[in-house]
Amino acid sequence: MPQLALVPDDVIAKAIASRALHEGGRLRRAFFESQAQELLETIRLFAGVLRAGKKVLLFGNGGSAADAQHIAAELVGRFVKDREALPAIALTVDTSALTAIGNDYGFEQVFARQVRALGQEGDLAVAISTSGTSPNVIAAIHAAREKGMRVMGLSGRKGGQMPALCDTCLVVPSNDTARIQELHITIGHILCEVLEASLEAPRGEPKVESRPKVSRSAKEVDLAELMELRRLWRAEGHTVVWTNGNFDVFHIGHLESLRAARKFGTVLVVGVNSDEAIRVAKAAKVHARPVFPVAERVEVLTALEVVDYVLVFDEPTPERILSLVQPDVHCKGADYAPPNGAPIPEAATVAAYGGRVEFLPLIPGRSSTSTLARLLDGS
Ligand SMILES: O=C(CO)[C@@H](O)[C@H](O)[C@H](O)[C@H](O)COP(=O)(O)O
Ligand SMILES: [Zn+2]
Repeated sequence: MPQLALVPDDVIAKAIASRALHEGGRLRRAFFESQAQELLETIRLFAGVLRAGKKVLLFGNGGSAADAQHIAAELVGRFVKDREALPAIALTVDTSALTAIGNDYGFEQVFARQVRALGQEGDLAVAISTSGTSPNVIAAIHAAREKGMRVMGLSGRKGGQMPALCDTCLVVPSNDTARIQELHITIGHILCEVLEASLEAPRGEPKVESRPKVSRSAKEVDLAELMELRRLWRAEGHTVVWTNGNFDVFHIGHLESLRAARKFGTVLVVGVNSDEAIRVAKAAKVHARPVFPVAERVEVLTALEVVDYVLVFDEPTPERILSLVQPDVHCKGADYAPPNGAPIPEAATVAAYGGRVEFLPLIPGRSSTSTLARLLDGS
């Protein structure tokens, strides 16, 4: 190949790679933000069927056929952990059945016929189609319904016919088949991981609870959800970092302190004081606080890549939450460091469960109080 051609090829390659990776990241965030509730419902359905001893039949075309096989393999074999083998069959692998059914009944019947042969009441059909309109996938969903099976859909674009036909249907909001597929297999991996975690759990039900979070960010959790996540993080060997504050009138000092906190571990949980807690704590201050209500402060925090989870809390100090959640590292702003190296009030709580306290550097002149003062005196 002539040397000159390398330059434009490289430019094009970089542009394609950059678009694919950035769009993939954006889509993942958009999906998680918009469909966290549906994802939890899907997880519950998937884990519930397998924990009830029923089986899973998976099907789709092209890349989705590969996804069906991939997910089935994780279940029959294992995803990460050693556990019992789970019953899952990809309906895309038997070339004799596929060619015979296709030849004798038409391609539209390749999955439906197998569903009628193998599916039983209470089993789960996992239908995968990026368009949501492939006739053989739709026919198999109808066949699954006739057999009394549950149906879970993985789709894209606007979902096609699938949302109306499935018990739960996750729709990746994109028109790009490749990006949709990339998210589908991520969802498959999430299902397998949660399932393995729930199989280990002593309780009889899958561990992810469903609660309405319609307008909440998927990163915002309540205390029960946070403790559930903590259990998973512990099993996975994560180092959990906690920091808390008002995060009112957000500024670069806040961002830098969150970045510094995140470096102490692999998961950053940010505690945010409720409006009422701030009102009580700041009652003696000159400026009415908080300036921004908690919903807006949470929205700013959850939009930051560096923040993994946000918990709003009412209590004047985070001690009870620290003792329950037991983060490995509790971070405080350096302005809270007592003189002469004396311990901070929460130090004993953190030490009691084996955690440690770290102080976060401050940026001189960057605080909400000084910012408000400058605004008011016009300096
Ligand atoms: O993998 C890809 C494209 O990335 C293709 O093989 C793609 O899966 C095929 O065109 C499928 O036939 C598309 O079907 P569907 O996702 O709309 O049901
Ligand atoms: Zn593909």
